[in-house]
Amino acid sequence: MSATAPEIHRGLAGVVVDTTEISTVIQETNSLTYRGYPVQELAARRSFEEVAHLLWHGELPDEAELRDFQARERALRPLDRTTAELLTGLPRTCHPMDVLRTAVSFLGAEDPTEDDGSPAANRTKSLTLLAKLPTVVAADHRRRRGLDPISPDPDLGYAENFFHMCFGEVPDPDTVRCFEISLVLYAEHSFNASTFTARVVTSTLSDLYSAVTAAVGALKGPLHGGANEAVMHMLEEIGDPDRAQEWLDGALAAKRKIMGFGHRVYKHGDSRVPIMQTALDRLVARAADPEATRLATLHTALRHAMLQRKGIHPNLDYPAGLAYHLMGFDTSTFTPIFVMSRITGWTAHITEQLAHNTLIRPLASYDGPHQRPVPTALRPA
Ligand SMILES: CC(=O)SCCNC(=O)CCNC(=O)[C@H](O)C(C)(C)COP(=O)(O)OP(=O)(O)OC[C@H]1O[C@@H](n2cnc3c(N)ncnc32)[C@H](O)[C@@H]1OP(=O)(O)O
Ligand SMILES: O=C([O-])CC(=O)C(=O)O
Repeated sequence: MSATAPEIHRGLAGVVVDTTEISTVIQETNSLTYRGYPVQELAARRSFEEVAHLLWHGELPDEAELRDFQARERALRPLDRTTAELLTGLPRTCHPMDVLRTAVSFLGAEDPTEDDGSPAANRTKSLTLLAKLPTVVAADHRRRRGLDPISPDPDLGYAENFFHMCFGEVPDPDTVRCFEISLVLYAEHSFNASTFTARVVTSTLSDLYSAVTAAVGALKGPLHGGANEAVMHMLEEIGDPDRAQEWLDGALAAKRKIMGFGHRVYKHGDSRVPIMQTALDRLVARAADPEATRLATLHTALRHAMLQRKGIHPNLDYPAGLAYHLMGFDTSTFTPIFVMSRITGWTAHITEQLAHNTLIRPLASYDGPHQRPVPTALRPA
């Protein structure tokens, strides 16, 4: 009697593995909510710090809670000497995501409460990472340009302080707002690959730093967060807006994946793209220079060509990549910026996983060789 072949869900596509109270994509309206609030409204009206509080605590902060949250986050921003020295010792040839992954792992190794998985201890660790990761990213951004790090400024908000630490100055409020919008949009997206990675590690009752280290590794890949960096490389490769259609035809014929397009969940367009695209359009208008105009024209031409050729829409990485370029960040810093935001979603999911934990351990259908005896001697060469 032959057993029925199990149904395989490669890539876990379409598989519902658990419940979550943190966020959801509503397919019918192509929208995204964090704790029930539409992300469009959050991006328009709330700061990134307020959204972090919402994701972690389930509610937007009141005035006193926000003051307390900001004070604690700002106090935790500086790196200690050992961490700073460790980071300067890493090769400049390594990717900034490797620096970030190493930093998270090192911060865990330094924390005497690393193995305390209680909700209170994990709340402190989450805030510590939220506060310190921008300091790591900014110091590394400057190191690659041969510049000394700039200390965090406790008088500045999360987004402003990051510009200050990267460039020694804060740009106009509109640019800061565009950056903050990107942080709000990147903060959380349910069971995406990096968040699921964090949940898998957490499900073994490992510590929060280990889960986040693994999540950074998952986000680095170009099919996930690494796509915002890959978008910029692709635009540089194409160069001339008039080449967009011809380049796309060649890339599709070569079976290349077009970076910043397509999505596992959204099939009719990423709900976050219109908001980020509007923010990008504002940056382009503000820059008012031929280089920004060329890039924006190319960006639009490729989007139209892709829709026409394949019916595939851009995802958030498509407008975010170009926006970060126009803000002056080095291309290899784009995915680390994604981490500075997604740390909120990852840690919210780690907390949720621990609250109702079950070891995550799926099955596989074996199709290797049939059972066979181990030879008693080496085969002759
Ligand atoms: C924040 C984020 O992480 S968003 C995702 C960022 N990643 C990218 O932008 C990388 C480029 N995009 C992709 O590789 C894919 O769209 C993914 C990985 C995001 C989603 O992949 P899946 O859900 O597995 O979609 P899948 O690969 O099944 O795509 C369906 C079809 O569309 C095609 N397709 C999807 N995205 C693309 C793309 N970007 N370029 C070319 N073809 C694409 C696939 O080749 C496939 O065609 P086929 O049916 O002829 O084989
Ligand atoms: O949900 C996904 O698969 C990828 C994504 O858009 C995200 O993580 O923001």
